[in-house]
Amino acid sequence: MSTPTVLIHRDQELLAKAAAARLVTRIVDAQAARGSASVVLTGGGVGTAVLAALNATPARDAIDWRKLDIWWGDERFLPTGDPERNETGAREALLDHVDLDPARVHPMPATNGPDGADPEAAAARYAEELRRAARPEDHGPVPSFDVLMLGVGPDAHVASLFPGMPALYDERPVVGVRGAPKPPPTRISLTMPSLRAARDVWVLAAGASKSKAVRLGLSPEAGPVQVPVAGARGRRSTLFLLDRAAAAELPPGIERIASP
Ligand SMILES: O=C1O[C@H](COP(=O)(O)O)[C@@H](O)[C@H](O)[C@H]1O
Repeated sequence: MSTPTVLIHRDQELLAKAAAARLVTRIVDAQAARGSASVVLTGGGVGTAVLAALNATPARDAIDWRKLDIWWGDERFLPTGDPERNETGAREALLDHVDLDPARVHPMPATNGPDGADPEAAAARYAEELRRAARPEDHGPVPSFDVLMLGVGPDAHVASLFPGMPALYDERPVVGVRGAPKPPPTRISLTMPSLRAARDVWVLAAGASKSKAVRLGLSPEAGPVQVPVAGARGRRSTLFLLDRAAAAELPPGIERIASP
């Protein structure tokens, strides 16, 4: 697993623009190398701001949107179109504005889907969709995503993996989550092994409320059950993309690259 690199930008707006530019490059490079690319989206403030920044940049036209697979790291288990769903935010910010192949957009099931309000069945359905997309060279039940983006909560959760919850011990690729401490209580989430299948993991955090979670997530002694963000590592690289406020309490000895 990779050692995190920390990049610090002045504020959330600049962080979102820089992450969007980085995403264009990463997707274009993957498409040049393999013909297609795959990205895992996150919900939350910064994750959605990155998608909006990507939509606003002329560089978005460098991406072959028809050759891009879009997955989600987690979802709030609500009806399609609910404003609280991560999918809804992503569609409004970006997906509705680019020429994607609908067959390559893979939202997690909603409560009005084929499994109704059963999050375990919906999670199993998503796991099967991932399994079908995985190729032999991925050596596992999910694809080796090119970029997997994660927001982080003040409690250090990533995706819908909350500290101490059973999902953090689960080795299935996708799980239903009940009783989440952040609303809504019922969610679907990739598990830690699936997050760690990604080539590149990007942890996105802005604001002072995230500084403690960021510090813990970069502390070598933190474990992923109590500090889920500490387990979020990519096979090839891990980036912590932060604004100054979120980077205010970095542990000693962490190297950082700061933009003006
Ligand atoms: O509920 C969720 O929260 C986290 C973090 O969101 P933020 O607004 O505090 O940045 C997000 O990463 C996750 O996808 C989402 O379901």
